[in-house]
Amino acid sequence: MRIVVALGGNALGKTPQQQLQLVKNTAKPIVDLIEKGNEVIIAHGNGPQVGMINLAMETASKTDAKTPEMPFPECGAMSQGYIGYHLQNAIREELLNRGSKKPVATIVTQVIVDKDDPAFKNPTKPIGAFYTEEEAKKLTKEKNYIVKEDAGRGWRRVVPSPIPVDVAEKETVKTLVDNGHVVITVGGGGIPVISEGNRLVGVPAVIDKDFASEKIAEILDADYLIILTAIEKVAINFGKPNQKELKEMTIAEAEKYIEEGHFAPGSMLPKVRAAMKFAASKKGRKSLITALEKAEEGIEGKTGTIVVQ
Ligand SMILES: Nc1ncnc2c1ncn2[C@@H]1O[C@H](COP(=O)(O)OP(=O)(O)O)[C@@H](O)[C@H]1O
Ligand SMILES: NC(=O)OP(=O)(O)O
Repeated sequence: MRIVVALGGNALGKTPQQQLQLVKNTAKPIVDLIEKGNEVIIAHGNGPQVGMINLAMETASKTDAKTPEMPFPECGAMSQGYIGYHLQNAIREELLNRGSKKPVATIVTQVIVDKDDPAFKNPTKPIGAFYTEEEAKKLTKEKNYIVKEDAGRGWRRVVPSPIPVDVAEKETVKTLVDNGHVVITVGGGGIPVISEGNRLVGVPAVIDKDFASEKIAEILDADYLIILTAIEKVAINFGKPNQKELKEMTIAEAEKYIEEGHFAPGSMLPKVRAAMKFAASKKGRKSLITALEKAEEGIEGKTGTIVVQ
């Protein structure tokens, strides 16, 4: 099977030290899937990391005359390199430990968006660290950041999150995957770019990695989209006494649950929407949402939430 795996924040942590440790655990279920004969393509988030890089560059440029301001898309590119570097090494090492010399590489990936996407006028994507309401409002005053409460977890800066239209490096990704390479792509949803004639121009935004993973899964004609996060199953009435975990959802059922407001906009909703879009895109395609360490069991139908037509 050809599987696109989208890794959530719990696969990466918040600091370089944490990330280096966590990617060791992240590599295991990915290599389990590869060992079973699957072609695995890996995508990942970058919200905390791109926020951290951007804030660091901005702070440094204001206090040190020799440090330039770093444009936001370049920060996105840096986050792809930083995360891809750790991930590709961890997967490579895990493969070698199991006797496989399969090549692994990260592709700096640009994702084309529509310059008129309404998201540019309505920032919704939380990035960087979590703050108290007071700290967040101070950031708005000092740095002009737009801040919002993030799914009951604290306050964060938000930036525009346009819908992915196409993947600029898709032919390269396809060639590598067709030839047995393990590819890390559309990291952080891809570097958002708009197409101007022959030129791709970076734009200040963060594409949702679940939507970008869905896009590359369609492009690569994958069989499965697996969204790995911190929970084993998607639930209705999440966090309430009558919480009910779901083993399977049809697209129609998912639509009804969305209307009833069961999935938080900053967290579970994009995952469910991406899962629905992939399942709807072609007969036989399935999406799975589950916990990182449950990926293999999920594929075997033993756990997780499957989204089907
Ligand atoms: N209906 C729901 N069912 C399960 N989890 C939910 C639901 N609504 C919100 N969540 C929360 O969404 C989280 C996943 O979103 P998030 O942490 O943003 O993802 P990521 O793993 O991509 O960083 C889960 O860990 C859970 O806390
Ligand atoms: N780009 C993106 O969706 O990042 P997170 O998953 O970290 O929010």
